[in-house]
Amino acid sequence: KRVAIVGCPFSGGQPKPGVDKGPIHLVEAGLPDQLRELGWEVTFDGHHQFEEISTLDDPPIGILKNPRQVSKVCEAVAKTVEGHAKDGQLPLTLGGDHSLAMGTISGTLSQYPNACVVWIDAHADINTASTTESGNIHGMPVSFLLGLDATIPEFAWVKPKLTTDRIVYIGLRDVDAGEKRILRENGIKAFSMHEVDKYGIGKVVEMALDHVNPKRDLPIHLSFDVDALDPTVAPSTGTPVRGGLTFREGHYICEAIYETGCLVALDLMEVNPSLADAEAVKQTVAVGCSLVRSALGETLL
Ligand SMILES: N[C@](CCCC[B-](O)(O)O)(CCN1CCC(O)CC1)C(=O)O
Ligand SMILES: [Mn+2]
Ligand SMILES: [Mn+2]
Ligand SMILES: [Mn+2]
Repeated sequence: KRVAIVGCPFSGGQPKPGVDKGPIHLVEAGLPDQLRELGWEVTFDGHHQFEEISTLDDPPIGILKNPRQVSKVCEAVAKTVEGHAKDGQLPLTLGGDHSLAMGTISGTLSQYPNACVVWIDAHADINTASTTESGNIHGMPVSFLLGLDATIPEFAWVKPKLTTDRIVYIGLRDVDAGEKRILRENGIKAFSMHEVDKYGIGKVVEMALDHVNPKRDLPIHLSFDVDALDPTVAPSTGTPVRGGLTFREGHYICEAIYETGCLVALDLMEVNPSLADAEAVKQTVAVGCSLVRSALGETLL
């Protein structure tokens, strides 16, 4: 079992400084050794350096902020993730904001064209250039992956290799009006916190997998935004929304996905160690490390 840690100190998809420091905090909390203890052979060739990209002149396109930076960073991440996957390693991407998933999932789909995506988030991250209200591209990666928005030439490299029947959401509770319409019109399956309350997390995960991976024979890319968790569980993140997943619900999802034996790629996104007091930051980082361990085979018994 080989895992390649891809540290992505990137914050261009959203306005709050600090989320680029997420990877270093997760690594310095000991994540690589924690995974070695689980029996993984871990490669971590340092955090991605994006300097040369962050210097380019990058005026907004419409209201989209840092579009060229986000695009170039994601393109680089896609190549890195694809390379690790080709090499038989499970890419573990540590964010950094969730716009990076445009890169990670593109990379996974290059190697596993039949992969499905399980997206854990308070948000749908599916705004297009015409529906986004913020212009923050971390609220848009899914629309680019599905090819819903071909109006931005800078993102033409994102081949729409993901289809609407191959993504499922768990944890939604802050979906913009435009996104609700997109989800409905495209028949995209989403289990909001309402369904989690109604059916319980066990049934929700089963239904989610039955939808995107009925025979449990497709590779799974798990993209986990820590803001899917309740802010009392993961406080130090850029867009917290109350009424989220409990510590256990978050871990159950990771444990159940690991149990399928289908996991081929994992993202742990949106840990921003500069948005809370030291204790709350430590808690958020520790929860992030714990979720990763659960997704990579740590069990309670
Ligand atoms: N949908 C949001 C949040 C995206 C969060 C991205 B993440 O990766 O963290 O999941 C929210 C926009 N919303 C507009 C109305 C305002 O009142 C509140 C924010 C957006 O900015 O598009
Ligand atoms: Mn997100
Ligand atoms: Mn989110
Ligand atoms: Mn977030």
